[in-house]
Amino acid sequence: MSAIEKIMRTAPVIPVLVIDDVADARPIAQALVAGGLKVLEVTLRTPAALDVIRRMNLVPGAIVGAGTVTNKEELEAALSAGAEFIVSPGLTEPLGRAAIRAGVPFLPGIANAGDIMRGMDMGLHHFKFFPATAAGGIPALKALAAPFHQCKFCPTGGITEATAPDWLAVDPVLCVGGSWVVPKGASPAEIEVLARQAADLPR
Ligand SMILES: O=C(O)C(=O)C[C@H](O)[C@H](O)COP(=O)(O)O
Repeated sequence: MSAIEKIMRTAPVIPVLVIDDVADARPIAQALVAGGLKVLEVTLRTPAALDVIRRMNLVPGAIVGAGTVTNKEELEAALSAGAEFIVSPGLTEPLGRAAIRAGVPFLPGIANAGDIMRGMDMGLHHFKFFPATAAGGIPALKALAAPFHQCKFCPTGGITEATAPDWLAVDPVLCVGGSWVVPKGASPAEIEVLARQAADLPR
């Protein structure tokens, strides 16, 4: 099993984190890991993100990656901060080649057949389907996955606790990504409850 597939199979949900204050990093990571979600995607959407990755890496059991990585420079910054995997909303040749060269588990976004074919040309078979709901939802993913039976997916974008089970029931879906597990302003205790519910979703 490839390293990225192992990460995707760790739990049914990868929490997508947008964290403004580095002081929140450790309590949020501890709550998620305690609830059963070890794989954490820290989006590079806030100035604090690289420090958040460093801080979360100190939490035992956490497998911390970077999301919203859109180019080589961000890839290098994320790796220097200790990111163990890289998620991107899309796929470009320069980013794909750099991630493969770095040997880091890589989950690039795809939304159509051309994206998947470009990824397969690079030897990639694991993709984030983004933006999952807006790009056509489950019917679109099923139609896309059919000719690419060797590919596995992590749909992300617009997925909720209520819709996650339907996505997880789709054969090539190994996990889903979502921000619902960490609502803005939620306490660690609330996050732990949401994480446990997400970790218990059937696949
Ligand atoms: O930041 C990125 O790199 C993204 O690709 C976007 C995120 O994956 C989605 O914003 C999460 O989707 P929601 O669960 O609908 O909030």
